Amino acid sequence: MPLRFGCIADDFTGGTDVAAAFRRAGLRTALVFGTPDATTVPPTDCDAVVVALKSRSTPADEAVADSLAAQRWLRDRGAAQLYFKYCSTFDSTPRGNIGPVTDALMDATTAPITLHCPASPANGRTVYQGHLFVHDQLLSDSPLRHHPLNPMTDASLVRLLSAQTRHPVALLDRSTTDQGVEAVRDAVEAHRRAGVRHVIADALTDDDLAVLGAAALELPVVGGAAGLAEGLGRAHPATGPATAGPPPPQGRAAVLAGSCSARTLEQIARFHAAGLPCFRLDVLGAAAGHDVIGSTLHWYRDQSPDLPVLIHASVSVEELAAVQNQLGVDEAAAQVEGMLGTLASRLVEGGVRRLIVAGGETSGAVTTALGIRAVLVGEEVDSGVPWTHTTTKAGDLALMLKSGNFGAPDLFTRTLTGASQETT
Ligand SMILES: Nc1ncnc2c1ncn2[C@@H]1O[C@H](COP(=O)(O)OP(=O)(O)O)[C@@H](O)[C@H]1O
Ligand SMILES: O=C(O)[C@@H](O)C(=O)COP(=O)(O)O
Repeated sequence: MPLRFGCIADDFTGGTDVAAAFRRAGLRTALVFGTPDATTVPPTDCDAVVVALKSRSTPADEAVADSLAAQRWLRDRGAAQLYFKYCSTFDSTPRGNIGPVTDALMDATTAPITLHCPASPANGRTVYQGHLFVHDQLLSDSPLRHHPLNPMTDASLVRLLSAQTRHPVALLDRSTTDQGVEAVRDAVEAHRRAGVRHVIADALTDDDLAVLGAAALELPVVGGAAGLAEGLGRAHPATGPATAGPPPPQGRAAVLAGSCSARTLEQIARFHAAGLPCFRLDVLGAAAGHDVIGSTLHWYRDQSPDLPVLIHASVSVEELAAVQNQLGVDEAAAQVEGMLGTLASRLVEGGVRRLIVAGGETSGAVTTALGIRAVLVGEEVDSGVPWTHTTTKAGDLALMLKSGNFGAPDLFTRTLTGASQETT
């Protein structure tokens, strides 16, 4: 059966988020991690295949090369349309990577024009007059202005994208979307005739995204977050039941967190407040050559196997800045990601069978360290946060890759102790 959607996600948690969106739209969806090659087993009988890369914060030429390799692999599997999934908060620097990757995918598919919309209303991301909001704040006023790798200090998507492409960028505002699918198609066509290559669309609701998705179904390349992917998916008739996940495997449970996002810090605080065992990694100590892995594993062995544990590098904005000032951003990230990757391997070898990873870059590091290449996308626990299922050398593993800002504050405690959902 031909593949309807080939999707390239620029980080691993973005991959799980968009895979959950396609699944919600009723599409059978598989998720592959890392640049696929001839040895990557092509999933069969899927409507959508998501290739999750670690290309959000890499140099633009690397991001382009990896994305083109994924595009060729998806094309060879018959993908009728490409979706480039980037962050709902448009995480990128002026030097990269959303513009260059989209341009390269458009060149490769000879697409004359594309539509972008990073809105994800389920997670409070909306676009109005081309400005990105995070709940009730402009992106540039939100906690994303302190992001450790991609601090977002401008909310104008036209301005942000124009800095990343030499091609014209234009806005399709909500008054057009309000007029329906035909009006959006006509507006995109008018922009194409005027020489525009990138159209940024407003969207406040899932209904707006359904209109945009239906209007964009014939464009070779479309870009945005999980919301527009769901809109596209809903515009395409499903061919079979969405994949159900197997029951969770028995074994210990752990959370590994490298995200310093506000929501992850809240989730960690809830876990701690519930009296569950938490261990904070000493990043400066590790950089100074101390055996932080050894002391963490020593602590872990003293914990009750019946309780989930949480190990985190995550720190407040102020502490993060202090570590980054001392080590540099890249060295600090390398220390954190190296430690969490090694710990993931040791924990899974030691019997952990349910593992939550918090943070996009962190998820990339952990998944790579565990040698996981593909997963089945299962039940969605909170919006954009599904369980995925895979098998490692050590046995079956239920893996949840959580974007830094996703999930309810009680996600870790509720998911791993079976506590009922809090009403907020
Ligand atoms: N204590 C720390 N000191 C320095 N850098 C850190 C620390 N904790 C986490 N980081 C880095 O912050 C970044 C968080 O990014 P990521 O995992 O993508 O989270 P998010 O999904 O919240 O953006 C990672 O590169 C991680 O290595
Ligand atoms: O679109 C989104 O917001 C997420 O899918 C995502 O990509 C978030 O990135 P991280 O917070 O770095 O995980």
